Amino acid sequence: MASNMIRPIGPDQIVGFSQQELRDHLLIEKVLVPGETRTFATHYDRIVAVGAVPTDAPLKLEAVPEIRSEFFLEHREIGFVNVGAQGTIVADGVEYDMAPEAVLYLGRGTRDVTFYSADGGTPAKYYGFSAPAHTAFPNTLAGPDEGTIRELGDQTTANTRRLRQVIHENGIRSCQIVMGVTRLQAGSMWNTMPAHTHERRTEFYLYFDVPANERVVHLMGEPEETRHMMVASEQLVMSPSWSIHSGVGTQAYAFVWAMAGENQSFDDMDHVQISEMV
Ligand SMILES: O=C(O)C(=O)C[C@H](O)C(=O)CO
Ligand SMILES: [Zn+2]
Repeated sequence: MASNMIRPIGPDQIVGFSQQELRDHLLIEKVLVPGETRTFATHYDRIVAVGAVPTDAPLKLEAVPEIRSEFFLEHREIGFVNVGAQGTIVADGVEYDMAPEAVLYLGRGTRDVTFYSADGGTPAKYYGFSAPAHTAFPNTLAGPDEGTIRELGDQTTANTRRLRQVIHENGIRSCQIVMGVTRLQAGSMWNTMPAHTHERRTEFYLYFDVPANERVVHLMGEPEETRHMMVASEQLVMSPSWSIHSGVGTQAYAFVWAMAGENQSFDDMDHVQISEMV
């Protein structure tokens, strides 16, 4: 039976890939579509990405055949970030105020999840990152200013940015999800440079607040065999564990980063010297 699972690829497979082939395998262009809930099940650490943009009617989080579950969170957990305008998420009858850049963690066993926008004309845009969970942690909301903040970078390297860790070992507790938001300061363009890999975890980047005619040149691949993709706002990059994941924008932007895999140690990274990259 044909599966809609997004299957993982290895570094040897992308050699000779055209730009379109790279995008077909490692970029999801339309995650957030007005009036729709979209679900993307992958074999990258069994991560499932979700996009929900409620307009004139609420939307629901539904199980998909690929996860063979009675309800979406029967066997898994999820983190949502609102990258749009004000909204509300109702989970098992509890209302969560989803201001822009609020983060909501929903644990294993949460049965009924409904998405709302305060104004259907300027909707909330919920990006969800889900991974298998073998125990239940409490549903927890973090407001847009909550989390562990790291001020990174420098003007001289054009990468001043605020990294906000929200779902992580010292924040909202989860089984394996690590999730947060990084926002570039005005005039800065580079994220995650010097680059790194982490074979222990898969990472997805959802870029957002990229002006319509601007792009992020997202660097991926093995450090000695780099490739790039031109990424627009609200597009999702799937970064396999063997790949660097860095980007330089044509204007400042933000992105949701999220990881799942062997551990939840944010700083468990294999750093790459810029001079080593090819
Ligand atoms: O700008 C950055 O640097 C990041 O946001 C890095 C990501 O959080 C990451 O790649 C963590 O592994
Ligand atoms: Zn990383």
